[in-house]
Amino acid sequence: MVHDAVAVSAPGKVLLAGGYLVLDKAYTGLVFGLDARIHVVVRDIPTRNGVTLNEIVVNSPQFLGAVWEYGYRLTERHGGIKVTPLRVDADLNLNRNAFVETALGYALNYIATVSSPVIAPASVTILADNDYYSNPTDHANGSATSPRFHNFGVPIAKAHKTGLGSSAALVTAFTAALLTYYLPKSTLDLTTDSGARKLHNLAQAAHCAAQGKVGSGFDVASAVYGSCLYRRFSPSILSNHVEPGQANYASQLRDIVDETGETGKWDTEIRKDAVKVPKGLRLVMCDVSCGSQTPGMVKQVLAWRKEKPEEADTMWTELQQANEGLAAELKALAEFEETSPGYDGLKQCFTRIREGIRSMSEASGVPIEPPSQTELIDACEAVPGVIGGVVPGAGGYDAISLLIEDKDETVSALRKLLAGWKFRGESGGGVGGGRVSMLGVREEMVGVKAEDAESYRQWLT
Ligand SMILES: Nc1ncnc2c1ncn2[C@@H]1O[C@H](COP(=O)(O)OP(=O)(O)O)[C@@H](O)[C@H]1O
Ligand SMILES: C[C@@](O)(CCOP(=O)(O)OP(=O)(O)O)CC(=O)O
Repeated sequence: MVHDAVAVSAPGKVLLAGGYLVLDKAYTGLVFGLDARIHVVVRDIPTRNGVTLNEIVVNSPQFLGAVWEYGYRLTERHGGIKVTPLRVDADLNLNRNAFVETALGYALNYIATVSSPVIAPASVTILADNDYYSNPTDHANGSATSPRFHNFGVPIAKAHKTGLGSSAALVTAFTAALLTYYLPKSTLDLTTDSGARKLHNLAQAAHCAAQGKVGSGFDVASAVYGSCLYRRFSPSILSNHVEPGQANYASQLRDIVDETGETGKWDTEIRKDAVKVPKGLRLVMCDVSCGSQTPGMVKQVLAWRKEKPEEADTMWTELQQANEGLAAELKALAEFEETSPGYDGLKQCFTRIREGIRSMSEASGVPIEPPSQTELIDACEAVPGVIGGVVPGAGGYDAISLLIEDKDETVSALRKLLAGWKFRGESGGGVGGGRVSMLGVREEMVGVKAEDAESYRQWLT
């Protein structure tokens, strides 16, 4: 069967408030989608490749050697569809991409159980907006002069990520594109609540499997739904399911995704109406390119919480209130119809969150807002038009997020400050001094969306 080409994109993310807390269902995370998207185009496989039946070829043309070929076949004992990577390099090493491979396996299995097990070959192209990676030759990422999809000229593993959540956006857009390509709208329509929910469940399952752990899932949730107040699903929904290839894998996966099995309904909570950005304000992300984050931060914070439950719970309750306070203040200002009451309330929300984070840093001994980041955020907050800043997500030395007045003079003053900023890494943090750059991204309210496949024509190989 010949299908029409389809294209889907999904946004990146920033967990502005609720890092660590969001791992526990008792708390929530304030997550913003970002307008850096990952785009996935699926089309019939071009016959000139001489590819025979049952192959799906995936490529990511912005990176060197980023082509992955997969064979697939139906297995016995209702084990579902087995996906096998095919391409080997000159040294007979398989070139693997865990996120693509896992998402493909999960999507094909779901598709085969809700529709036909006969799956036509296809060609899949992944295109990432430039801000997902720092471009060493062009510090002004997102500037008007750079091509829409930059050729990074390095293998994907060597690209420097800016921490916008590439794997979650990729898995979500990739899964959505395959579902749209292979399933009729009557079986799954991503524009309906039930279609979006199924995509969410399937993408969460695939992303957790590829990561080898069940995280909070805020990144996949915002890739599907865009900015929202997020309460995680119970980890047990995904922690005990049958492995790919084992008996009844595919039907169990379908039950999990369709919420028809033993695990029943997912208890995720997505509140889109709780998140707004007042007119005249925007989010800004700054990438601190000074080395990697201290590994094991999540483990250490959770170990501290286990050891000192009372201290931790008091701090987390205070932080949760501060985080909810920020969401409520943003929403109130966004809905305020008369003259704006000003931003003092918002500023206080940021101060309260940062105090909470620094208390948690100190008590747990984990550099969530380390002194060098405190210095940087303080300097940014002193720039006229900057409302407040935080270390997003897990914190550490990677990035900061700011809420600012959406004015050219604020952006240029910030750029000026950052251009001259020499980031001071702490000894013991495993990082050296480095640069801070402002990314060209801002908040994005919309999650996954269908795109016009034609608009990517020049980027398809
Ligand atoms: N543009 C892309 N093309 C292909 N695979 C990608 C792309 N972006 C991300 N990935 C996949 O996601 C992985 C990065 O995931 P991860 O290390 O969890 O980073 P992040 O924090 O950005 O999600 C890559 O190794 C690759 O498997
Ligand atoms: C600690 C966390 O709550 C938040 C981590 O957020 P980041 O945005 O720092 O995450 P990565 O994209 O994986 O680097 C863990 C979680 O919620 O899974």
